[in-house]
Amino acid sequence: MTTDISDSLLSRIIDDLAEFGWSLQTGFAPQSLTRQLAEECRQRIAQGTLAPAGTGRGHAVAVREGTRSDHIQWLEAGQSPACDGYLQLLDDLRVAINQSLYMGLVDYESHFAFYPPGGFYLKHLDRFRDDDRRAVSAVLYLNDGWQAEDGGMLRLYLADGQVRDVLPEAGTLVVFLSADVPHEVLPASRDRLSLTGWFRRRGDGVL
Ligand SMILES: O=C(O)CCC(=O)C(=O)O
Ligand SMILES: [Fe+2]
Repeated sequence: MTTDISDSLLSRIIDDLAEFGWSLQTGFAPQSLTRQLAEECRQRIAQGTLAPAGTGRGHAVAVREGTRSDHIQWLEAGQSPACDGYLQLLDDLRVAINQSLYMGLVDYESHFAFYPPGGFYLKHLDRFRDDDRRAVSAVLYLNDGWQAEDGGMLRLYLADGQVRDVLPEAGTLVVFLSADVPHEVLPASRDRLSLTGWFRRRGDGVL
């Protein structure tokens, strides 16, 4: 399925990134797309294809239960129309960021994430010590009707000292500079589904 992002939405994200290092857009993705993505995520959970997430990369990946408790599955192009629609949207955003901010983003890697009730991810940065290719983090939430009392907020620790909480409501996209914004996922009282990903720069070959 194809969805277009308007030029004004792209400009808002790019201006926010340049000025504040992050951007929050409710209604970034249409309900028709987030519902299909949520359905697909639930099917994958039922099939048992989501696995406990590791932290670190390459040889350093380790499942550390004390750090995060989400289950993930990496996306590949060609798996479903909904996933391809999402990857296309994010690729349009990648191209627009490159055109305006000259960040040299070469690709986007992304996974489904499922946090069962009580799930969390302690405060962290998305850039690994041994791999600095991740430049911009992007999370699209898939949860209809999320209320503040459901918990599960993404808490961002911004460069100016402000702390901002983001509700993981379906269609909301949050984007931030991976190296600059520590963040954490607070425990929720209901299932929390999302697609989390990273725009990457070309690496120096070190993994
Ligand atoms: O789901 C979120 O709100 C953020 C997830 C996250 O920080 C991560 O996967 O690195
Ligand atoms: Fe993160």
